[in-house]
Amino acid sequence: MLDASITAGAELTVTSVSLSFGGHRVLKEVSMDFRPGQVTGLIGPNGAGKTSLFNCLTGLYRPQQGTIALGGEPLERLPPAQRARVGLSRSFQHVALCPELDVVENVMFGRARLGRSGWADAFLPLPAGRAEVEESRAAAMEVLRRLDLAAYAETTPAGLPPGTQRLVEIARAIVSRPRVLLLDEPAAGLNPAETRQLMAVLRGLVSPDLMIVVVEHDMDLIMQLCHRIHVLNFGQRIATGTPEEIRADPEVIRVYLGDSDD
Ligand SMILES: Nc1ncnc2c1ncn2[C@@H]1O[C@H](COP(=O)(O)OP(=O)(O)OP(=O)(O)O)[C@@H](O)[C@H]1O
Repeated sequence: MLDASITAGAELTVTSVSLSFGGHRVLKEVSMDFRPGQVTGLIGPNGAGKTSLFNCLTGLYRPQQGTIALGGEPLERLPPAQRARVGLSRSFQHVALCPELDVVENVMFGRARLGRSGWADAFLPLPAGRAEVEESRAAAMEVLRRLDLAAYAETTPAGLPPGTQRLVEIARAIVSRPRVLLLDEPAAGLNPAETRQLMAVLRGLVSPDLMIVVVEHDMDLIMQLCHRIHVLNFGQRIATGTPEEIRADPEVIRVYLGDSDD
């Protein structure tokens, strides 16, 4: 009881979540937690339900059963935009930058959830809107400098290497100072040097106020980066542990890790 009260208020908790499409059960009574100050990996074979769980966290999917709570507050009733407002931020499996906007504008877009006056005001000659845009630009530039991307601020993303585009997406995801950063296959399509750079950036983001959750098939990245790992298989959580514990888990080796050594 005492332990629970110490950590209550900080974690993202998933309790007995089930999700079905038609008769197809995609998540089966999944329970797990994500802790501030940690990078948590979510791994498992293709189709295990990792992205579906992300979608339940962000509100894109509504589970038929179970609860999801951030800092003890249930999220079920909040639509995706409001979940962003309470501090959930995500990047997608495929690069999702706007090609018409330059890099700094793409990152500014990540501040939309904090906006008071809305994007339309930015195009109107209203002082409040202009001040907010300037504030957003300054915040975006600060994040770009932090990730060593300031040199690309005025360029459009299309010409940038995949690794740099991915870092811009991460800049956009963190500019709103989220409490939870959900990354869906951040290393997909990156070469080994870009993956190393990504790992260094993610390590640099670890802080007591932030939970980072990574879905990824690159086991080197997962094992080197994560403090804890949850493993899904056929919609069920089959293991939770440190990288060492997960590497040694016979069930995880059988259903997932064994394949990657072939
Ligand atoms: N909107 C949907 N409608 C119907 N079925 C869906 C939907 N979204 C996901 N599924 C199904 O849910 C199952 C889990 O898919 P999901 O994408 O969550 O797995 P995953 O673990 O992220 O896989 P991968 O590693 O290949 O990305 C799959 O069988 C998929 O077809």
